[in-house]
Amino acid sequence: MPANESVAWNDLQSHAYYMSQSHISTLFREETDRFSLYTFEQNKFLLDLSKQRITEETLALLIKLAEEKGLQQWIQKLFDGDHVNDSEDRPALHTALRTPADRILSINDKNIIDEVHSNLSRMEEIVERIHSGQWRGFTGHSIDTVVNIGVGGSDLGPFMACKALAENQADTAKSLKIHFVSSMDGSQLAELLSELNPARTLFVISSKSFTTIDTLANAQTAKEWLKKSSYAASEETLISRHFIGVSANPDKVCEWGIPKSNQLEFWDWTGGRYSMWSTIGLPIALKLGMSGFREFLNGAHEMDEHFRNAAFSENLPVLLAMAGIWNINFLNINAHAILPYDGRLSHIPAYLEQLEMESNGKSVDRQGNNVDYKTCPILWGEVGTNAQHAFYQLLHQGTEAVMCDFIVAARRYHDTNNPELQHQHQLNLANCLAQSRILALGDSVLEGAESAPAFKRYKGNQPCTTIMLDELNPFSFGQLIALYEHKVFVQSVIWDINPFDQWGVELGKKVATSLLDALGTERKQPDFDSSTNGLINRITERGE
Ligand SMILES: O=P(O)(O)OC[C@H]1O[C@H](O)[C@H](O)[C@@H](O)[C@@H]1O
Repeated sequence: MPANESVAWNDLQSHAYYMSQSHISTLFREETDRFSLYTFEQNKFLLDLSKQRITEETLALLIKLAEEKGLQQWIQKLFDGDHVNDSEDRPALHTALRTPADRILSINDKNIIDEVHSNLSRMEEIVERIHSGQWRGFTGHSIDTVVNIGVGGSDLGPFMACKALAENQADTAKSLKIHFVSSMDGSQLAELLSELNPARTLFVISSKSFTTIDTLANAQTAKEWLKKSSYAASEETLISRHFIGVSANPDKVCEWGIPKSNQLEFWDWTGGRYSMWSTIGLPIALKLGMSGFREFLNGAHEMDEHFRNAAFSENLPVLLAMAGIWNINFLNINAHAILPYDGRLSHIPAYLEQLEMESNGKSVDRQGNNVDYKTCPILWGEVGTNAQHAFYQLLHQGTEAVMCDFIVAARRYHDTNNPELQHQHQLNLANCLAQSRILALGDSVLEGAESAPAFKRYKGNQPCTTIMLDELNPFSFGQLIALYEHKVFVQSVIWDINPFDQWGVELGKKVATSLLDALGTERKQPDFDSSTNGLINRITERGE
C-alpha cells in the first residue's frame, strides 16, 4: 500500500487543513508552556520542537502514522542486520561500528562485533605509530602530515568531524597536520602539494569501492609527485612508507599497489555516507587519538540505544523525523536550512546534504512504484551567523516556506580565561535565539510592527527546530550525527523507500567516461547532443 494511503495519513491531511491557517505566534499565545510541551531531552542533548507548527494532536497523529508504518519493526530489522538495503541485498549496520565489545551480533554465523573491535585495534596501532613518530618516510624522518584522499562518504564525515572536534585534539597529535583532498579536478591537491614535504607526508586513500575515479586520479597524482621527489626510493618503498588504503574492497587496493600491511578494511554492510564510524574515520582517530574516537563512538551508541528503546513520544530521532514529515508531506514545505551556530560545525551542512539527499532523494518505493508524494527536501546550510548576512533575507521576507534546524552548544570557552571569546559566544547565542524567534513568530515579537511599511514586515511562521548540546565534544558530536542518521531512516520508512542505495549517481560516471574519449588526444568526432558536441568542439579548439 502506497505510503500516502493510510488512515493516519488521511487524518493528518484533514488536521493539516485546519492547521494550515494557524501561525506559530498564535500557538505560543494559546499554549504558554509550549517549551516544556515540545522539548525533549536525552543525556544533555536537547531537541526543541516548540517553534514547529505543531500541537499535541499533530504529534499524536504523527506517532500513529509511524506505528501504522511498522516503524518499531523496521528499527529492529536495522539493528538485527536484516537486508534493509534491498536493492543491493545488504544489511546497513553502521550501528554495529559503535557497539561495545561485550555485545554479540551474529551475521552469517560470525560475531561481527568482534571483527569491528579487532579492526579498531588495528587502526589504533597505526594511530600510535604515527603519533609516536615510529612511522617513517622514505628518508627515515617521521610523518608530520597526513592527507586523506577520498570523496563523498569517504571525505565529508572525517572532514566535518576533524573540523568540529579540533579543540579536542589529542596532545600526541599536536604536531600532526591533517588535510583532506576530494575534488576530481586536482585543484585541492595541486595547491597542497606545493607546500608539502614529500619525505614527511602520508597519504590515506579512502574509498569503499576503490573504484571512484576522483579518488584514484588524486591518488595517482600524489604517487607521481612522490616518485618525482624521491628518485632514490623504489615505488614499493614509497608506497609502503607513504600510503595507507582504507576500503571495503581490499583486492582493488592491492591491485593499486598498497600491500595488505598498509590496509585498513571495513565491510560492504557499511554505507559510504554512514562510514566515518569505521576505519574511514582514521583521520578522526589521528586527530582525537583513539580514546577520543571511542568517545565519539560511545556518543553515537548512546543515541542508538535511545532510538531503539525510547517510546516514540519521547524518541528524539523519531520526533525530529516526524516533524519533518509533517512539514514536507502535509504543510508542503520542501526546503530545509541547516544552520549551525558554531564555526566548528561549518561542514555539517555539506555532510547532511549527502546523508539526507543521497539517502532519501528517491522517487521509487520499495515495491518499485513511482511515488506520488514528496520525499527528501532540498537541504542546504551555512554557519548561522554568516548566513544572517547572506540568505536570511529570503528566510525572513522571501516567498518560500523553509524549515530550519538551529544547532548550537550552550557552553563554550568557559574553561578559557578569555572574556572577549566568552562575550563572542554570548553574542552567538543571542543571535541564534533571536533568529529562530523571529523566523517562527515573525514581527509579532515587536510592538507596533503592524504599522510598518510592507517591506519592513516579517511574516514568520517558518518552522524551526533548535538542537542544543551542553558542550560540543566527541561524545555529544557522536550523539548529534547518529540523531540525523536515524531521523533519515525513520523518514525512509514513512516514505517506503530504501535509504541505503544511490543508483542515481551511476549514469553520470558512465557518460563522463565516454566523454573523456571525445576530449582525449585520440578524440573522435563527438557524437552526442548538439550542446555537448558544441562544447567539446569549443574546448578542443581552445586546447589547440
Ligand atoms: O568510498 P567510495 O567508494 O570511493 O565512494 C565515494 C562516494 O561516491 C559514490 O559515487 C557515492 O555517491 C557516495 O555514496 C560515495 O560515498
